This record gives sequence, C-alpha cells and structure tokens, in this order.
Amino acid sequence: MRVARADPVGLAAGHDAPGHSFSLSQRIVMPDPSRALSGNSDLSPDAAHRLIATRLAVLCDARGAALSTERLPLAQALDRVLADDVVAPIDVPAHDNSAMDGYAFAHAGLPDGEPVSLPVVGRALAGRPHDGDVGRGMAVRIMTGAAMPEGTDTVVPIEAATCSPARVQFARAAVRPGANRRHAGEDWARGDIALPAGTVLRPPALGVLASLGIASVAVRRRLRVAVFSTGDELREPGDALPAGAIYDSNRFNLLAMLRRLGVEPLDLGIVPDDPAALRQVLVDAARLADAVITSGGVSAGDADHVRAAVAASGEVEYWKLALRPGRPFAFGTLRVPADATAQPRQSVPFFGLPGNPAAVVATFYLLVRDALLRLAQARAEPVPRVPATTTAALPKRAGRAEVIRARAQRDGGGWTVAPVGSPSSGALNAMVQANCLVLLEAERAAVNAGDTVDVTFFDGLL
Ligand SMILES: Nc1nc2c(c(=O)[nH]1)N[C@H]1C(S)=C(S)[C@@H](COP(=O)(O)OP(=O)(O)OC[C@H]3O[C@@H](n4cnc5c(N)ncnc54)[C@H](O)[C@@H]3O)O[C@H]1N2
Ligand code: MOO
Repeated sequence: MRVARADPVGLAAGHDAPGHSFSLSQRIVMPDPSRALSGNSDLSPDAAHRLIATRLAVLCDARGAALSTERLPLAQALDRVLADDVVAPIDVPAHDNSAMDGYAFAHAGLPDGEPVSLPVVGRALAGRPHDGDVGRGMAVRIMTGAAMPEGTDTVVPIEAATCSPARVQFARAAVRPGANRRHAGEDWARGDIALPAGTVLRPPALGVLASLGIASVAVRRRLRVAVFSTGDELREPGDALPAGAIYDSNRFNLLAMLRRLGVEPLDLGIVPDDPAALRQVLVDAARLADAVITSGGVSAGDADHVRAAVAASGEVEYWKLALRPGRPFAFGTLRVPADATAQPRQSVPFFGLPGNPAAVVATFYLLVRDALLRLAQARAEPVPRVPATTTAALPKRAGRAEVIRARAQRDGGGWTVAPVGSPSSGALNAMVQANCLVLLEAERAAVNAGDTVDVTFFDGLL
C-alpha cells in the first residue's frame, strides 16, 4: 500500500519485499506487545536489507546535501571515503624502463652470429639514466627501474648473459623483441580515472595516490554514528555489579565494529529503561549524529520503551526478522531538532538492534553495515562468502535464516567448517572462538555433516 502523506523517508510506504507488505497500520507508533509478537509474518534478512536501502535512498534524496568534505594528507587518509574521482595527472611509470637487471639494446639491430655479442657502451641505474643514444648493435648495462636509453627496446637479464666489462654475449633465443621493457603509462595513463569517488582508501589506494604524485586528497567527513545501550540491568565495566545486573558489552562491541567500518562512533553511554530519558537521549543523538544505533529494549517486554521513544521523535517500524540470532529489529528515523544548525538534514536513520549480544553482531553485519557505508557515500563491496563443507550437522529450521559462529579451516583444496561455543544468542563466547560466520538462508532445511555452506570470514586482508 502506498500512502500519500508527508513521509520523508517513505516509512509508511509499502515495501518491495515479495510476500511482505507493511501498511500504515503496521507502522508502530506506540508499542503494542500483543501485536508486536504475533500477527504479521516474519521478514527475511534480505527483504529487510532491501527495505532499509529503499528507505535510505529516499532519506539521502530528501537530505540533498552530501556529507561535507575535507582535504587530508595521504598519511591520514586511511579508510576514508574519496569525495571526487582521482584523475591521473601523469603517466605511471613516467618513462619506459627496465623490468630486469640486465643489458638494454635495440632488438632489430642485433648483428648476425650466435651467440650474439655486443659492446657495452654505458650504464643506466634507477634515477640515473644513461645519457645519449645507443647505436644499433650496442648495449647498455641497465638496472631494474632505470629509464630505457634512447635507441633501445629490449633487455636481456643478467642471468641469461655472459658479460665482461666491455662486452655482453647471449643466445639469440634468450630474448624476444621488446622483452623486459615496461612502458610509460602502463600502470596509469595521464587522464585515467585511477580511483572513482566513493572509493574507500585502503592501503593500496594510498600507494596509488602517492605513485601519481598526489600528496593530499578530498575525502568525505566521517559519518558520525551515535550508540547507546538501554536497560536498567546494565553497568559500566569497572563499576560494581549489584544482584541482577550485567555489564554492558553490546556498546563496546558496537563502537568497535563502527570504528572498523571507518565510522566515527559517538558513545552516548547507558540509558535506563525510562521513557523520558530515552526520548531525551534520542533528541540529543539526532542533533549530534548522522545515524543512531541502540541495542536492547526493542521487543515487547514491560521495559521495552525504545520504539515508543523513537516514535515520539520520528517514525519507527518494528520487524520480526526470520533470523536467529536477531529476531526483533526496529528501523526508523529521528527528526533533527530545528536548532541543530550544524546538520543540513531533517532526519537521521535509527537502527534498534536486539539486546542479545550475538544478535547485535548478526544484525549489525547483515543489516546495518551496508546502510552505514551507503550513508558514508562509500562504494560498498559485498562481504565475500566462501563455500565450505560442514563437518557437523547444523541447527536449522526452515523458514528462518541462521547465523552460526564457527571455525573454518583449509582442508585440501577447499574449506571445512564446524560450529564452536555456545549457540545461545545471549552468549558471546562463540564469537571469540569463531573465525567466521556460517550464513544459512531461510529456505534451507536441515544441514547435515558433509553439506556445503557459505562462510564469511572475520579477517580481511587489506
Ligand atoms: N516473549 C518474547 N520474548 C522475547 C522474544 C520474543 O519474541 N518473545 N524475543 C527474544 C529475542 S530473540 C531477543 S534478541 C530479545 C531481544 O529483546 P530486546 O531487544 O527488547 O532486548 P532486551 O530485552 O533489552 O535484552 C535482551 C537480553 O540482552 C541483554 N542485553 C541487553 N542489552 C545489553 C548490553 N548492552 N550488553 C549486554 N547484554 C545486554 C539483556 O540483559 C537481556 O538478557 O528478546 C527475547 N525475548
Ligand atoms: O534475536 Mo534473539 O538473539 O534471536 O535471541
């Protein structure tokens, strides 16, 4: 159902997930426990991912203004998002040069006879070119990276030659014409788009910029994401732990996952299960940040006030995801207070993650990560998934996606994987024993030992 009304991010609009249609009546304005935990069918993580992308597209359009930019020296630009295309200002390499230590000569000018024997008339080093032309039938001793002297086009490596100070000899078959010569512009030609806007500057990208002689780059200001935990039971690590309390672990996990993503986290601490306190911190968060993430208080318990508080300062949808861990999930927008002059936006997205610690990790990577990269104006690459053979049967119910903490290892030509630690969504021990997540789609029924599953590794290379 499409609704014609002021609705800057389309929260009220029917969404595009097949088999699911949210209507205004399901847009939760006040939590209603009886409806929240029953009734509407579960939403697949993929459908939720698409829904969030649709909502954000509207939000980004409505926002108009992009994140502002700043110019940074290369050494400070790691993991930042490039604001503009980088066009190569020079050829790289700037001159033809040798790929090997050896002898340079013109192939077409080789004299008859076997082995070939040439007089050595000079020397070229990287940074110290040989001066002047090299005549046909002559050679120059040349080192890797040295500019090819005028008149030469081929290099025979030292290993393939016999040399005295004055002459070099080699078998004619040892080199093809043009061998071991690197051409000017073969890495980048002047005018090439070396890096498109939106590139996340990983280490090799910084190397590329340096190779182009570029000392500083325009990058987007980092996306600021506010995080707070909700729950009367939560205490700060380091504080005393009264009966019934637990330490807040989600916030530290979330702040660190955000930092890994290149986002600037804003730690708003622990907020008690108090509607007024929640409303106030949400107003502050919308003023300070580009997006807001909470954990806990989204389901339908007596102390779950997060959705109502979001509804008071914006709009919120509540989804029961067909996902384990990570079933209750709230997505919405918070109005930016009119006095927040620093913010060109009218509203910021809100992600209400479930309280259980393993559910926080699962929903962050399945639903929040791509959304934040999009808001940061980064070209997001999908997280790689690798097929692996499970060595154990995996818990699986058809109709619900499962995220299983596991360890994968190389085995012959492929990978094997097995679950580790406690499968409880309230426990974190499995997350630190694991080196990957197994992602099982909802459609899948039982998974038996020997079946192939998709794994996503925790560690990336660059
Ligand atoms: N009757 C039902 N009860 C529950 C359902 C349900 O469908 N029906 N869903 C369960 C699932 S699944 C999850 S997940 C949780 C999520 O509920 P909330 O998002 O409202 O989270 P809380 O109730 O506040 O907390 C759940 C759990 O997580 C602990 N927690 C919360 N915050 C933190 C934190 N920052 N650090 C560490 N641990 C935290 C909290 O103490 C609870 O144990 O609801 C189920 N219940
Ligand atoms: O989301 Mo809950 O963690 O599935 O337990």
